[in-house]
Amino acid sequence: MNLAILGANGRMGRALLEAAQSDNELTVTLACVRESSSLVGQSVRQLVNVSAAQVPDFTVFGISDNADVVIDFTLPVALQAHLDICVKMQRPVVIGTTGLSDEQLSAIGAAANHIPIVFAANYSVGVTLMTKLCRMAAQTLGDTADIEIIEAHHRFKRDAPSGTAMAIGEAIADQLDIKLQDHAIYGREGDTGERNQRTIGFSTIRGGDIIGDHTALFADIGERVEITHKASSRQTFALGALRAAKWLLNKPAGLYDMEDVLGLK
Ligand SMILES: NC(=O)C1=CN([C@@H]2O[C@H](COP(=O)(O)OP(=O)(O)OC[C@H]3O[C@@H](n4cnc5c(N)ncnc54)[C@H](OP(=O)(O)O)[C@@H]3O)[C@@H](O)[C@H]2O)C=CC1
Ligand SMILES: O=C(O)C1=N[C@H](C(=O)O)C[C@H](O)C1
Repeated sequence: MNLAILGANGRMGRALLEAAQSDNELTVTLACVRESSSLVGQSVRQLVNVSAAQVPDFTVFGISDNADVVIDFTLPVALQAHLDICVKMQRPVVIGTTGLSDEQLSAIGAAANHIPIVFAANYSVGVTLMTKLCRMAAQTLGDTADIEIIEAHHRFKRDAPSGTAMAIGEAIADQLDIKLQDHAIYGREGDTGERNQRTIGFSTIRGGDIIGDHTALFADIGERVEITHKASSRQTFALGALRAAKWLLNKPAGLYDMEDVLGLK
């Protein structure tokens, strides 16, 4: 299977290039960077330690039609252009970019009428399981416990709260039959008054090289449950995205997530 990796020079792009070379079912045929990048035309080997026999030069997405599936871990600003090319070329796409606006999420939904798309804020198997566990906890404890979601990431991360924290919040809100936007509290300061039990709190930590930690706290009087996931390598996200790419090949147009990929629905 031939893969196009968008944002190939980014942290996730490099993790994907490394992960793909160990998989003999996959060949990266397009390692894409932005049009203005000084890397265009240079060998991927200059930036990433890949030993595979077939290693492409960095290129610009859309120039060559040489991929079965596209993987996009870039920034929200690049999303629409990438979707337009995937729809035009009828290419399935795995999207990992977070920090998307409601309009951008709608654009993914619209593109999924024409091509198959997997979109997940977190491609690790562990976070997919954690999200299901949080639904269970909300069902059992949600009427009386205070719910807080705490996340920590590296100093370079631009969006907050993380896409994963928001997705966990959405899953809990869905389970409680409430709208997250009406119940979310993003940070507290000063005289906040007593906590409203019907809210879901979010706390964000940024520092150093933390790959990605998430905790969902269900705190009641007399006991609390904490569900925590800690990623110790970006390879966990990269391997999940490659698994999603293989799963997506030959699927009909539609919007899928990691629970579909893992057969958990
Ligand atoms: N779903 C998941 O499991 C995971 C999701 N993520 C998300 O993936 C995204 C990328 O993360 P990370 O790799 O750490 O970020 P980086 O900043 O390291 O990489 C971002 C990449 O996007 C490229 N890019 C930015 N703007 C454009 C544009 N307009 N057109 C084309 N390419 C562009 C950058 O190119 P340049 O260098 O030229 O600016 C760079 O290669 C984030 O949204 C992050 O939250 C991260 C990890 C896991
Ligand atoms: O930017 C990151 O690094 C990560 N982003 C994703 C998110 O926003 O949830 C997933 C992971 O936690 C790493």
